[in-house]
Amino acid sequence: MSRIQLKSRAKINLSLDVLGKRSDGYHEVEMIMQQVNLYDTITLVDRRDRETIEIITDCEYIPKNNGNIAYKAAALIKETLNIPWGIDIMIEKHIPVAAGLAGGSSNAAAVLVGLNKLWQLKLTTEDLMRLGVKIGADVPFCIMGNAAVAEGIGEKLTAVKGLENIWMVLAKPSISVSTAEVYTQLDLSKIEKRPDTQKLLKAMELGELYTLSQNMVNVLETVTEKKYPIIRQLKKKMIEYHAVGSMMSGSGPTVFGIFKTYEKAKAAYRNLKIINKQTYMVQSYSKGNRDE
Ligand SMILES: C[C@@](CO)(OP(=O)(O)O)[C@H](O)COP(=O)(O)OP(=O)(O)OC[C@H]1O[C@@H](n2ccc(N)nc2=O)[C@H](O)[C@@H]1O
Ligand SMILES: Nc1ncnc2c1ncn2[C@@H]1O[C@H](COP(=O)(O)OP(=O)(O)O)[C@@H](O)[C@H]1O
Repeated sequence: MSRIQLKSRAKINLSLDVLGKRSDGYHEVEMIMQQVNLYDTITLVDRRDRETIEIITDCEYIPKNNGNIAYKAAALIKETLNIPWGIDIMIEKHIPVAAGLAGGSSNAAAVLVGLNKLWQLKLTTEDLMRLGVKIGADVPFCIMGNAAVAEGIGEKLTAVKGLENIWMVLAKPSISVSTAEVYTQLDLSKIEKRPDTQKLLKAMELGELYTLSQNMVNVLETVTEKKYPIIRQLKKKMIEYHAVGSMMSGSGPTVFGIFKTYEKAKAAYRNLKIINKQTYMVQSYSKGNRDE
């Protein structure tokens, strides 16, 4: 095998709670993560004629050097296992960048999973997840896929029954948000509303979309929404267009809406696309292997 192609899926946070700050600057979280079928395509080409890692992409918003998180993933594998071979990493970007959708983390996860196969390294999923967290807090979830409760800094994962093929609309306003800044600006003493994770999980388990949608809470909204009123406006629009619930994903700024039917999602998508260019209609993804 000289090349492999993988789907690198985005995630949304159905809930996000921050429990405390650690001495290394990271925050303890409790969040429900769900993959969606908006994905980048990652193609890895084995290059044994040289040692270097090359990033090939037509996306102007991501680095093409060692600043690219996909590059970091390949470098970590090469360094950890002392591998002399080179690799071409082609990234076809569809997930908006710096959006709260873990596009970068998902690319890194795909590279770890892909290189394990391409170079027949025989690392277990747990091995890959342990490597992944060294690159980013969301990378282990992107390796595991589907839906999970994430604790610790996001790396302690428990698989849960995810939402299957639920229609959603994602709207990314044309602003970029720094995850580090959002966490830094969060005042833990001022959080008024926190998610009830158990209640949300029960709703997911029973397929009670209304209960789930009405009880979603993301404590990082307090920071990002205050700075960018467009987030509140997009949430309001989602509800006006008949979403059963709407919330910001991760550190933002992407807002997602959950819909009961394809038709309702489609109508909302059409209307939102007029006022917000980066609008996507997606389905939740909760089955199968990440590279199928
Ligand atoms: C907020 C979330 C929710 O899923 O997602 P995004 O909005 O980035 O998609 C994650 O917690 C983001 O995970 P990820 O984007 O992988 O974070 P990293 O690259 O490891 O960290 C970027 C910065 O965010 C802060 N950070 C991140 C995770 C965490 N649990 N506590 C933190 O304080 C740290 O300041 C860190 O330097
Ligand atoms: N392969 C990559 N895909 C996306 N962003 C990347 C990548 N490599 C590096 N980055 C940088 O990482 C930052 C966060 O990107 P991203 O992972 O899309 O955001 P988020 O964590 O909010 O979902 C951006 O500033 C981007 O330039």
